[in-house]
Amino acid sequence: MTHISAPHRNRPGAHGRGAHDGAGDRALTLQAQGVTRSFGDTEVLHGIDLTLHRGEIVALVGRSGSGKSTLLNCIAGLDPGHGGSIEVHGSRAVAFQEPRLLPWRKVVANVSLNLDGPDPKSRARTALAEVGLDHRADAWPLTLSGGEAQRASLARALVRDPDLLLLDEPFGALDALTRLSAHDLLLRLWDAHRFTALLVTHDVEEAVALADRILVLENGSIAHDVSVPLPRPRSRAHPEAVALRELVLDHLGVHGADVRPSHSRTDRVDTAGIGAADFHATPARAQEI
Ligand SMILES: Nc1ncnc2c1ncn2[C@@H]1O[C@H](COP(=O)(O)OP(=O)(O)OP(=O)(O)O)[C@@H](O)[C@H]1O
Repeated sequence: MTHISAPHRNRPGAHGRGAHDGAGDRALTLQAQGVTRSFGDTEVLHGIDLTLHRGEIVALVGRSGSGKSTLLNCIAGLDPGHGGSIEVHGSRAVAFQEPRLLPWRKVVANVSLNLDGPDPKSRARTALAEVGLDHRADAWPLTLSGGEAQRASLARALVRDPDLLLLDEPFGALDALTRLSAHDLLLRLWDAHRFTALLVTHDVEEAVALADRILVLENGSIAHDVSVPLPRPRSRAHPEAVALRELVLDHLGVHGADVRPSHSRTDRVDTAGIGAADFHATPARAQEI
């Protein structure tokens, strides 16, 4: 595995929960060790080790069939058939590409479904307000637009105040403009709640725009761990963002890179030392895999 390191920013969490890994004072949200998963005779995950620190946003990319959803389901506790150990410090919630709202319940009832604690409906309304959907609380799910339904799904995850938010291509079905607004929304919510997020995505640009780290899954193993040490808000056109995108695309085996440092290539992108003049940019390359 290639690990590309960068200084970690220490984010105080919104909550006082969590274990510590002894490396500085960074609380852990997830420790997974030697995670395996087989379907029949086929091993899909080959002993994954993964540590997520509190408040990190980590993107998981990989070619179709590399095992991203399988790993996310194992971490979500939705697939008990895995080997190895998965320790989550705190609570977790999941949002999928399909919002999975029950059509026979109003939006607010979907968000408050199976919610423990006092006054679930009013907490659900607060969560809907956070995603800008309070005015649709009493609507039926089938009357929502795709973007609204996805925001309702985010509200349903958020209302549980998760320490770990697991997102399986949550923006994959949205049009480009709605997807950009959804990115902004996710970052606003993260800023307010400081949950840890693991985001499965096919969109490398999305990964660079949102994540602190990008993990590249290759045939059931984490082959690369790329730090994204760019301050937020991020410009997608910034040369450093472009360089990281290209690096990840290369790791994914998407050939024909047309944007790369003019100096010899290494696995490290030293974003502090790279300027626009170091790149020959042609913005013609597909960002999705
Ligand atoms: N329940 C299952 N039974 C049998 N095989 C499965 C099952 N779930 C997943 N697989 C197989 O495991 C492999 C990994 O699937 P997974 O859905 O995790 O990949 P992925 O990286 O998320 O793919 P995609 O990007 O296309 O969504 C695939 O070959 C898939 O066919």
